[in-house]
Amino acid sequence: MSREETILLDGCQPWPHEIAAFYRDTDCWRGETFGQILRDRAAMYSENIALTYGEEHVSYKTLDERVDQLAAGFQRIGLKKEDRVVVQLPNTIAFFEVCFALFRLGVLPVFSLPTHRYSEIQYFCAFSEAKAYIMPDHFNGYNYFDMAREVRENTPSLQHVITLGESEDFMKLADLYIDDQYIQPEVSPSDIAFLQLSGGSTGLSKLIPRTHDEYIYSLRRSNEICDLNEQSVYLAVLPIAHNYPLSSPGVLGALYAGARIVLSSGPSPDEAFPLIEKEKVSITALVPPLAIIWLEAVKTRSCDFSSLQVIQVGGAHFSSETAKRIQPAFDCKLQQVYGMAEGLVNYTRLDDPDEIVIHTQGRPMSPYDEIRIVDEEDREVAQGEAGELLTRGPYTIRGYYKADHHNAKAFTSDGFYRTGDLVSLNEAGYIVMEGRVKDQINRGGEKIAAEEVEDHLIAHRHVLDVAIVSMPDKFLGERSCAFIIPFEQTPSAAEIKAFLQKRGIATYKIPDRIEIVNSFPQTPFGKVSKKALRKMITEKLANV
Ligand SMILES: O=C(O)c1cccc(O)c1O
Repeated sequence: MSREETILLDGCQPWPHEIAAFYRDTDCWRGETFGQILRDRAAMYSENIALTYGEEHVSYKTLDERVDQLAAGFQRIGLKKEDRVVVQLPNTIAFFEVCFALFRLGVLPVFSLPTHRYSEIQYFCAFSEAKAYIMPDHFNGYNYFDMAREVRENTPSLQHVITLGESEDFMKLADLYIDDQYIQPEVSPSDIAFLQLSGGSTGLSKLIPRTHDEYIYSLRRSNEICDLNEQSVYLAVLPIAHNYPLSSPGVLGALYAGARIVLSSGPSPDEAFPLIEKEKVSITALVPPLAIIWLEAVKTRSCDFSSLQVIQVGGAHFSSETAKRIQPAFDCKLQQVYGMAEGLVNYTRLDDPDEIVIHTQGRPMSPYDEIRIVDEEDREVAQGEAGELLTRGPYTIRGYYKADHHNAKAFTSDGFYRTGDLVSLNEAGYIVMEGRVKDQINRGGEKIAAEEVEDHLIAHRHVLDVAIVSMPDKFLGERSCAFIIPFEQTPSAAEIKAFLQKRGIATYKIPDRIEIVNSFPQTPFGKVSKKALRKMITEKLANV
């Protein structure tokens, strides 16, 4: 038996000892922690601005101090090392204060997105046995209070519900900043720093444990590749709890570099374009549908984009037709980013020729990333052929949190993660996205696990059976289509959508289209053929 690293948190797959030693020897893992990094940056960059949100500017030094105040408050209410806290915050300064205060206490944020609703939040709280849940009061027209009350009632582990806003029912985040000493526990670089969410394919999102050591390595490498440094200004328009704007290099990469982060509460050109001009933004990250919106908007706006050096596009397949338009429209570089919250991130390089940047999804960021492209029997395919991407490396997890059964399928016996993505490699070793083998819909970067939504729909009394597949869409790349075999009565699309809304699932997961059928096409093994269903809907759409 190989010796293993001691990781304290139950339910996490430890790194094999020899492999951890190798990543340390190769200087991938440098023994840093998030709590300490902010301390160091505050010493180095002191009065430099770390965060800008509207008219508010927070220096590195102030951020560091506010984090300590909040850590003291969190400790006072009883949060301690290895506790879990579900954090559902939009792009705000509080997001950073909360995360770093938790990091300093060794408490693990569980990152959820502002669009998540009761079904997701209650599950994250229950599954992680969270002690606290931190949420906005309202955001994008949604009031979180009713949901939070229901979550609190149904989740025995939850001791505190904390809100950004004003409320009599809940603890106010603002009251937790206290000028007090607190006892800083020993937080080790090999400890789990937080739990990130998977896009998922079977059932509800899996939780992804990431250690300080490996995540910080991914930030450092990302910064080198994206040329992020203390002069950079990173504009965050996507929800920053998502792995891509969080870490590729994202807001955490920006803090690591001593750069400035400009927060936009939304991604629309109306909000983002004036910020680019005013704050002299040098780099930002988009998903493909947003890139299309920005390309349209830029035609009619006269904004000064001269500070902009790089636009990253990732999260879903980016068509080369659209990719071509970025550089001429914004007079800056395009960088394609193909990554996953489980680890591996691929980038096109800033000095790559147009041909590569427009037609590929980049190559692994680390020389220590290992990739294999395999057929259904796990045999490596010939160069240039499509197969499933398997990967392991210095920042790719070895297992999901508390998921032994699923882990046995999602990882090979020698520790490769099965990405579920179908890719090929070009001669230069760059990845080209070809499709997907996992049962997931990628709706403009928002990943939907078909099974999760099917499980909700099957609960409808007029649904006998259901299968959800992707259908092509010019704007989002893919949308979701639910094929339903009705029971007794045929439910209308509006009824189905209202039903799902009421069950409290995130709106992006609600099927865009409902197709009523008498039976499903089957594979030779008698399973539902989703391939045939995708073909059916694709052809139907093409004929309209
Ligand atoms: O999850 C993703 O889609 C993703 C995309 C780009 C970069 C990342 O880090 C990601 O996690």
